Amino acid sequence: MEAQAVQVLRYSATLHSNNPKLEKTGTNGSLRMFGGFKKQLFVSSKLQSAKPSANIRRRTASLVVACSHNNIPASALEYGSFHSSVEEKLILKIKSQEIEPYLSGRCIYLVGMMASGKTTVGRILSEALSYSFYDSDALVVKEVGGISVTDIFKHYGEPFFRNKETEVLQKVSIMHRHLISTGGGAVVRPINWKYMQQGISVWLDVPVEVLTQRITAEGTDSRPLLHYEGGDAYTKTITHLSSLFEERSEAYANANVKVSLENMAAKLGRRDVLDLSPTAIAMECQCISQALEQIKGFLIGEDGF
Ligand SMILES: Nc1ncnc2c1ncn2[C@@H]1O[C@H](COP(=O)(O)OP(=O)(O)O)[C@@H](O)[C@H]1O
Ligand SMILES: O=C(O)C1=C[C@@H](OP(=O)(O)O)[C@@H](O)[C@H](O)C1
Repeated sequence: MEAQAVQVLRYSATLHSNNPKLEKTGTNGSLRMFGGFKKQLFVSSKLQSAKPSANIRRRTASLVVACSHNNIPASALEYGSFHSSVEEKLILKIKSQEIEPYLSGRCIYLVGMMASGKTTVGRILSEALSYSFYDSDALVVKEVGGISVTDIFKHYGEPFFRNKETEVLQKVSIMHRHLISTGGGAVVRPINWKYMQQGISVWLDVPVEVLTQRITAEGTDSRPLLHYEGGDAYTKTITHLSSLFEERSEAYANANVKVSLENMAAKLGRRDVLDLSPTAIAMECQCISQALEQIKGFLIGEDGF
C-alpha cells in the first residue's frame, strides 16, 4: 500500500439484519477498499454501536477501519497523507451535480499564494465536476519546450515567464469545462484578470504560516522566488511570503469567490486549518460558487435580461 493512500477509511455499512450479534462482528457489512491494495494488509476495524431498534431490517452503522502494512502501524503511515473520507467525496460528487447547470461549462480558475493547494484541490474538484485539469505552470513549461519553471526564471528571467503565463491564460480562456490551477503570481497582471473573468475565479486563502510549513516540508527547488542558499529556511520563507502576500492580497481579492481556510476551520469546529482535507476545501469551493451563480441568476432574471 502506498504511504500516501488513505489509511483511515470511514464508510457506512448497511447491515441487512436487526440481530445485534451481527453488528458486533460486522459479518454482513460490506467493506470496499479503494486504491487496489495488492500487498498484505492488516485491517483492524471497530464498529460503532448503533441503538437497537425493534422493527428495522436495514440499519446503518459507522465503521472506522485502520490499516497497517509491513508491520508499520497506521499512525506511522498516516504521515503526509490526507483524511479524505468516502463521505466527503460522495458529498462533493453530489454538490458537483447540483452546481453543473449554474456553471454552464464555464472554466474555473484557482488563484492563491504558492502552496495554497491550487493543484491538490484543483485535481479533486476537476474530477468531481468531470472538468479537465490544467496547471498553468505546466502549460508554460510545455510552451517553452519542457524547461522547468526554475530554469525559465534562471535563464530567461521573470518577465519572460509572466508573458508566457499570460499567453497560456489567454488560450485557456476560450475553452470550456477546464479547471486551471494558476501560478501564485498570475493575479498581479490586470490583463490576466480579463481572461480569468471569462470563467469563475476562486481564491484559496491560506494563512502564511501554513504555506511556510508546507513549503519548508517540500523544499523550494521548484519555487524560484523562494529559493535561497543557506540560512534558516523557515524564517526566510515566512518573511518573503509575508511581503509577497502584502503586495498581492488586493489582487487575490478580485476573485469571484474566496475560500478562507481559517473561516472554514472555524465553521467546521476544527482546532487548526491543518485538520482540513483537500476534499473538504474543494467542497467549500463548490458551495460558494453555487451560491454565487444562484445570486447572479436571480439578478439577471430580475432585470429581465
Ligand atoms: N488541504 C491541504 N492539507 C494539507 N496539505 C495540503 C493541502 N493542500 C495542499 N497541501 C500540500 O501543500 C503542498 C502544496 O500544494 P499544491 O497543491 O502544490 O499548491 P499550489 O498548487 O497552490 O502551489 C503539497 O505538498 C500538498 O500536498
Ligand atoms: O507566486 C509566484 O509568483 C509563483 C508561483 C508558482 O506557482 P505555484 O503557486 O503553483 O507554486 C510559479 O508560477 C512561479 O514559481 C511563480
